[in-house]
Amino acid sequence: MEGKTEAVGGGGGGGGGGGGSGINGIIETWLKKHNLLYIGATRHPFILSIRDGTVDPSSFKRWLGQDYIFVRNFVPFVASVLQKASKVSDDGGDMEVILGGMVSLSDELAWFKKEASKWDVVLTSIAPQKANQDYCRFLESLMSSEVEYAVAITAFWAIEAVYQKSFSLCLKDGSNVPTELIDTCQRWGNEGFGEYCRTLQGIANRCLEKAPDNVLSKAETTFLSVLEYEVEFWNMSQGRF
Ligand SMILES: Cc1ncc(CO)c(N)n1
Repeated sequence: MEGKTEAVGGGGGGGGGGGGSGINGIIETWLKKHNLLYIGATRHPFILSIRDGTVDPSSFKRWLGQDYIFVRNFVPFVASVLQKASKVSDDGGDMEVILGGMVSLSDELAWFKKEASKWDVVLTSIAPQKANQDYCRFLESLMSSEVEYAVAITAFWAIEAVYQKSFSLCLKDGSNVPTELIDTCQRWGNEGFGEYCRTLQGIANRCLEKAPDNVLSKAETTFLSVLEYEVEFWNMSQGRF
């Protein structure tokens, strides 16, 4: 086991809650090391088109319907992370944070239903597309009891962080988001969600610091997989396969 990993230069954002190691955690070193892929997932052309107001409405509707299906599959994954947290003896309030995340997901599912009716998207008649199926299968593989808590919480953080980073970009000065999409951007781009993601990052960092090397490399691979699945998900939303 190694001690703290020293990042070169300032990391991207603080560790937040969970007693993480601040800006020089393991996750910050990964964000630097894999910056191109991270940028690919968080500044995807689909997101840029929302930010610039050039998004194709049929792409947005496709994203909406597919993401509803994704979130329905995401809930049992988060439940499995909660279960893993409950077995860690020294969890510093992790369960409460994850449970809070599940509460927001319940609200999110209700939001999808409301938003879908606004866009005349019929959620019950949507089949998951391949990129979505692949991503959901990946989530299912992470639900196995064989998967360590450090790996699962890293995936959980990464999945939430990609949306936070992506949609908060749309709320920055100079963006030109269409009025009817501002609510979507605020759902994941708001400061409260940003704080929640920093807390998850702190929890993940704390777990990774204690993890043996083999678990650390599994978590890094899992983080990269999340970024790749997110890119594919945006591609699918744009109708590019
Ligand atoms: C594909 C995808 N990734 C991340 C999130 C964040 O919850 C989401 N709703 N959908």
